[in-house]
Amino acid sequence: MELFDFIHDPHFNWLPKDGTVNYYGKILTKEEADYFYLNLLEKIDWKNDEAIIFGKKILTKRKVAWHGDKDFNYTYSKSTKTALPWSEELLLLKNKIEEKTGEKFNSCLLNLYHDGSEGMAYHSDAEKDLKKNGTIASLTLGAERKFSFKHKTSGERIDLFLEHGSLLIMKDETQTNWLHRLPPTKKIRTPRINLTFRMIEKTST
Ligand SMILES: O=C(O)CCC(=O)C(=O)O
Ligand SMILES: [Fe+2]
Repeated sequence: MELFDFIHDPHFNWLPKDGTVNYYGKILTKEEADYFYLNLLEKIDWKNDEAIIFGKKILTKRKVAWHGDKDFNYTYSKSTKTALPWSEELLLLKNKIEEKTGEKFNSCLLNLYHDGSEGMAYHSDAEKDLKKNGTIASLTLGAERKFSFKHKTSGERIDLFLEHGSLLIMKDETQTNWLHRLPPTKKIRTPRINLTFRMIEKTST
């Protein structure tokens, strides 16, 4: 094994404790990643995200979409969304990721960050509709951005860079014990699309 091979070793756990984060590196060729990036940029019905902060409804600059097996209602940032059906491209990506990871997913939250000024603040994905300690698979398309984890009690930080066409997995106790964020950066002037494949357990419908 070369010195830095662990960076793309999907068995290497990036977290020192209390959870598991595996980085698979690029799971798509440059051509495939470019194709999916352009397809999703154009075809997804991107909408500004609604969040309720201090009781006020706000719209984020970042855009989102939510797709899934059936018209799930999913409450996220205190606002409820209904999943749209899978597109052909989303299903291809879901199948590829399920094959790679041996996990099953029934929904996907998509985020579009137009440039480095847009990011996502520290949070964990542990809403009540999500399977407890279920695996979340995160696919990056477009600009390479830093992604950070922070331990909820010790404050330890882990940073990694998510490449175009790459896959990151968060599993086990990660959402219980760690926060994650996508920090804004002045260095990036091009869009990034992120897909997080998830397992929803309860539906409010
Ligand atoms: O854009 C990312 O890499 C992460 C997005 C995220 O954390 C989320 O959608 O919950
Ligand atoms: Fe998240």
